[in-house]
Amino acid sequence: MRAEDVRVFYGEKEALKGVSIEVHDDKVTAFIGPSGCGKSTFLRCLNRMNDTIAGARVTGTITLDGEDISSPDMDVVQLRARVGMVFQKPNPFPKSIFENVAYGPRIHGLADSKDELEAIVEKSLRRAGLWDEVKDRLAESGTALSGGQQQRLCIARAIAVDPEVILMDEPCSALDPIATAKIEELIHELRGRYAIAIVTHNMQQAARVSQRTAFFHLGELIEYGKTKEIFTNPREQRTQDYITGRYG
Ligand SMILES: Nc1ncnc2c1ncn2[C@@H]1O[C@H](COP(=O)(O)OP(=O)(O)OP(=O)(O)O)[C@@H](O)[C@H]1O
Repeated sequence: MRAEDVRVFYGEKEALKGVSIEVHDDKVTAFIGPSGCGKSTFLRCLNRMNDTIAGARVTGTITLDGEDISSPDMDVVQLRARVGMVFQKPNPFPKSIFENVAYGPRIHGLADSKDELEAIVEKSLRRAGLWDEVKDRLAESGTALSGGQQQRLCIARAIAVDPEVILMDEPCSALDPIATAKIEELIHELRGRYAIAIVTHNMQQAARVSQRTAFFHLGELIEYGKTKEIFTNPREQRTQDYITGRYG
């Protein structure tokens, strides 16, 4: 995906000030920066989630495989399947584990038979590292799982519709260290198959899971580059100050 001069206004306030960036197909990109700098706002641009916020206005161009995602030809439901999202707080539907994963493929017509649907559900749960834990309880409610399992269920739900990109907005901030480690491991396994963009407050996490890091400050993209370089040899003083804990 590529963003060119993306600006977001909430009413009169310009929250994002002309961001241009490329999210690479085979990489994990981390968005870091102090609270309120616009990381989540930018992430939401990538699958047009800001459309759902009253008073939010987005300008600039974002393309997915060269297609303008704001074009009238772009079906937003389809876009959000191609660019899936995982939120801070796990939000499974109040339905069975099976239904949580089957719902998307069913509404998008991805399975021609019950067997095919079951195969998609199994594959998605396997990829999300959850199959072994839930295979004997697929009819139980998704909300009865632990927080970490619920988050992996949400990842399975995103995977089930065969996305190209997965957006994660602080996916571990509601989880304990063990559940967090599992999600980080999962991100490693999913890399290469999907482009992943992750917002995180946790710089160690950004360093562990990503190959590219974008540092935002006060609505601007200050620096974007290889994670190793951003953390060891940043070009900008503001990046240096942030990663050394001087603010944020
Ligand atoms: N729905 C909204 N309406 C009005 N202003 C908003 C809205 N969402 C975000 N903002 C403002 O836009 C700016 C960027 O917010 P955003 O949540 O994108 O930052 P962030 O870097 O993700 O912060 P955090 O790490 O705290 O989640 C902030 O000043 C915030 O107050």
